[in-house]
Amino acid sequence: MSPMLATLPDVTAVLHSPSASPPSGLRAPAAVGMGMARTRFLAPRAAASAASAVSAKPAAVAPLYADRTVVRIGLPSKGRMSEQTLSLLKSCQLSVRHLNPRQYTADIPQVPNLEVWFQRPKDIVRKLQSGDLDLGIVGFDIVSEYGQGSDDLVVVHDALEFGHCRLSLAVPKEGIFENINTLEDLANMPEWTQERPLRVVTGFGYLGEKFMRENGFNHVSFLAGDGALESYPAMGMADVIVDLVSSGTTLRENNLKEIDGGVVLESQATLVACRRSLHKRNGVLEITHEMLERLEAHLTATGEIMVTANMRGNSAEEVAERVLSQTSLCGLQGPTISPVYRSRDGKVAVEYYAINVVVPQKSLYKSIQQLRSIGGSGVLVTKLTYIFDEETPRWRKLLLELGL
Ligand SMILES: Nc1ncnc2c1ncn2[C@@H]1O[C@H](COP(=O)(O)OP(=O)(O)OP(=O)(O)O)[C@@H](O)[C@H]1O
Ligand SMILES: O=P(O)(O)OC[C@H]1O[C@H](OP(=O)(O)OP(=O)(O)O)[C@H](O)[C@@H]1O
Ligand SMILES: [Mg+2]
Repeated sequence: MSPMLATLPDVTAVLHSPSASPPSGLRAPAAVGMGMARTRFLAPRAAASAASAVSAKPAAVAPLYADRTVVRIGLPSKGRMSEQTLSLLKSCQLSVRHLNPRQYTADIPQVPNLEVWFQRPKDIVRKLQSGDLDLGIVGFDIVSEYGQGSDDLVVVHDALEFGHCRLSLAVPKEGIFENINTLEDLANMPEWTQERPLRVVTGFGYLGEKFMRENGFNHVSFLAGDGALESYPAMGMADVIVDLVSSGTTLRENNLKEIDGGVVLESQATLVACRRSLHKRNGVLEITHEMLERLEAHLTATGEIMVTANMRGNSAEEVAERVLSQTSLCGLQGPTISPVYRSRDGKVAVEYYAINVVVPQKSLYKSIQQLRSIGGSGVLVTKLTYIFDEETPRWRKLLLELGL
């Protein structure tokens, strides 16, 4: 695809654009330097909205926003996020039943009133804003770029633990950039003038422009590109790039480097909702709660394991004292200790106690060493599938954000 030239000879001009208005509701802790512009809700769509147009079972007359009774979630139809999204949902016992890969709709049998729509990530964001989708799973980079800080979008879960990457500014390693190692160095280069601005190629026009503007770049022009951006500087089509980086391999292989202060945004997959749907559409809040609980329970459990061991002792309290003296054995709320009953000379006796303790996976070996050091034996380690807390903090935060 040929790139489109989005000329911005003088970045200060953008300061007056409507997209530079004050902060609003879209918040996620991972955002670095993200501005919050407000985009008003579009009026409810009439009959042939884009989503209805691709329906597997087209209605004679598509329903208005208020008439739709089924809840809709948008999932990425392509790209690396698509498979990982389905696999995360499957791990939460929310398997998506997708009968035909060319069909844009599917369902999740465990949640009867929920319709799945496969869409391009940027369209998920747009349709959440218009109210044609109620929920969506999409990278925070896409939410930020296409949502532009819209108050109509609510990030329900900001860390689904996949699709980790950062939107970052990168410059060539050599030539005039050899000694450029910080954003300040780049901004202070004498080369950039009104006539010869710094040329930035990016697929993230909104975030890219905003970042340059907020970091004091006066002479910048933007080129919109959506693939193989790392080749632009070597081809002489751009000076620097603003693109997604994960391992850094693509940058390295194309002789580019990141610079200090050049990270525009940290991103990973998020669960996003349409604010109006959360307030107004029957069932959306309940489905959001269920999805949030399942996601939290699964994601929390992923980092933890259950360790079980036997220990000789005179009483549960005495064993508990020994266990609690070890820093890695405190568990979620403390260890569970139960007597192990044995029959001895025709009598029931307790010599051993079983200890159950949940520990972070990363401190597994340390926990085993500590258990052994206080007399633990027969250690069993079990993977945990779900940890349901009393109530997830993210749910409380969501209710607060919605004023409920
Ligand atoms: N290298 C990466 N590593 C991890 N996550 C990434 C990487 N690149 C992109 N992502 C995340 O995955 C999302 C989808 O990116 P991906 O490149 O798979 O799809 P796409 O760009 O829509 O597809 P295509 O590149 O085929 O056009 C991005 O919006 C971002 O959140
Ligand atoms: O830091 P790395 O691990 O090397 O990943 C970064 C690359 O991944 C993405 O490209 P993608 O593979 O999606 O190809 P695309 O440019 O065609 O979208 C991104 O646009 C970078 O080019
Ligand atoms: Mg890509």
